[in-house]
Amino acid sequence: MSLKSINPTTTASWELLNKHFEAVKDVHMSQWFAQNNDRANQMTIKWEDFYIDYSKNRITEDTLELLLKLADETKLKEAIDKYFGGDIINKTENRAVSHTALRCPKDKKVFIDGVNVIPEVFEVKKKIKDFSNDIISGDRKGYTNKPFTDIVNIGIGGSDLGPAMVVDALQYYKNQLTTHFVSNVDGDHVNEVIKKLNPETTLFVIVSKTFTTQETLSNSTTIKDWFLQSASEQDIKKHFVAVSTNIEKVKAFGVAEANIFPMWDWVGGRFSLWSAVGLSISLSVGFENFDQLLSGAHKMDEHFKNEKFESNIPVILALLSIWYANFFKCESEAVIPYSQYLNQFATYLQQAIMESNGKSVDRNGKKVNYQTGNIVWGEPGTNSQHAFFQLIHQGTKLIPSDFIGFVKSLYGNKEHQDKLMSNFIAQTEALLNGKSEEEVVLELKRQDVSDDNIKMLTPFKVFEGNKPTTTILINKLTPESLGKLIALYEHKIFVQGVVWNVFSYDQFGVELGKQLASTILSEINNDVTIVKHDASTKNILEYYKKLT
Ligand SMILES: O=P(O)(O)OC[C@H]1O[C@H](O)[C@H](O)[C@@H](O)[C@@H]1O
Repeated sequence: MSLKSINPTTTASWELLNKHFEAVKDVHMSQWFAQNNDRANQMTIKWEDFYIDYSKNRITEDTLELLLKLADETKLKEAIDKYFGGDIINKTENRAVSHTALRCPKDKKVFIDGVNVIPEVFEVKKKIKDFSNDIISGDRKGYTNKPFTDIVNIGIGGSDLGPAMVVDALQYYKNQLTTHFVSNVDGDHVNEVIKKLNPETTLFVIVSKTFTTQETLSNSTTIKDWFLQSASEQDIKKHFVAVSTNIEKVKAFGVAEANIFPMWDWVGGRFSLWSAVGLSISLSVGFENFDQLLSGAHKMDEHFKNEKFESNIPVILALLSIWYANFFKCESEAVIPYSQYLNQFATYLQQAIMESNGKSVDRNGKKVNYQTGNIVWGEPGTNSQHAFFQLIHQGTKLIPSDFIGFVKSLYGNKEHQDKLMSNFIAQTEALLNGKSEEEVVLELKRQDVSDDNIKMLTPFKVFEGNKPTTTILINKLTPESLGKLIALYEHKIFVQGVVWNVFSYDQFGVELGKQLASTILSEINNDVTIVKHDASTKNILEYYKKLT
């Protein structure tokens, strides 16, 4: 059974939200804090090692009530049951969406097409575990009998971003192996990586769900050719492994059958780091840590599945995002992790969020008459404070921001951590309260600035405040807490897709460019007259051909 199609704008709650929006849109949040001493407590969810304070958002209790009503009216509960129940909710590709099954304990059962998939999930997990252990311990060696020193993950999109983000985020937990990622079809990318490698001690992990992706196949071929300059064909089986659903294509490429890690079509590429797509994670931090990542995600799954909506973290964060996107008409959201380890988190989320909900046709195939999708962006604090925070504080755009921080630093350097976290806390305070004209004048007076200058400077130094933020404070960055955090955003995506009535798990929007690129490539490679393009494309193509 697929999901029901309900246009959210036809619900009673949507209409009420529209009216309510008119009443609250200009209210300064600081008023609500002044009126209700308990606001912060009422709008904080404490769950396991997570502390989520969403009180610094442009909402009242009434807003929340209406948003929760919207979730009910768009049948969110039923949709969650279908999601976890292995139903074909990815209707346009005729697939279940069951990446959550990958992080289930062994004794659970998840039926897809009438088959409990947990045993096969655990079979593959065992293969990942044994293989990781053999490589990390040095028991499995390269073609000159040396232990491996380097791992190269060759993949793009979901076969790159998730593993790359997690390996970077968990570098504190890393072993002696150096992990590289090659994704772009830009030959300079693969060559820069090759430069650092010794073929005798490098393991190549080709990751492609479909095994048809141009970038991944080109990079794999280039790497294989480079490898064969020093090794022989029979050495390939020692150095090349692959993760894919397309076993035949992998074999045709020359990877030995024993070196293939299967995955399933019910795992979407951008949600696949929990499968064998995460092999490079397991190789980098060891299987135990990889398993902890999965168990953290499973805890979030259980929370999402069972918690009532008013204290359900992914549900609340998703509804807030809808409030801003559809009523405040915010175009984008920022995710600001106060941890350098989460440097690649926003990049990872861009695919997860924008490829999922960047849709303009509803589940009935009709064009939507409301906004969907979020533009998501961000960089770690404090670096971002010195870069784009000006616009968040004083620009004309309203940018709801998630502030993600960790109470403890991994190296336990309290001096740095206190400085980092004082910024983390101060920024959301500044964004909430701003700085009034009176405060600015007083401050300038204290600095002995002349009255004329005070008059001139004041408008530029006023901060309106009233900028929404959500604080996600986690005890410590561990594989488990990272798993919870990623799963939180995955479920947030799901909720938004349900309410927006779109299919979140296909990605037809990436196809057209691929098709046209293949035509253009043949026009570049063959001496044909270029005719079938608009004038601009034709000119660029001819210019490129002339200069190459
Ligand atoms: O894993 P692959 O089949 O190689 O796909 C890699 C990526 O490419 C596609 O174009 C999709 O947009 C992504 O969702 C996918 O993750």
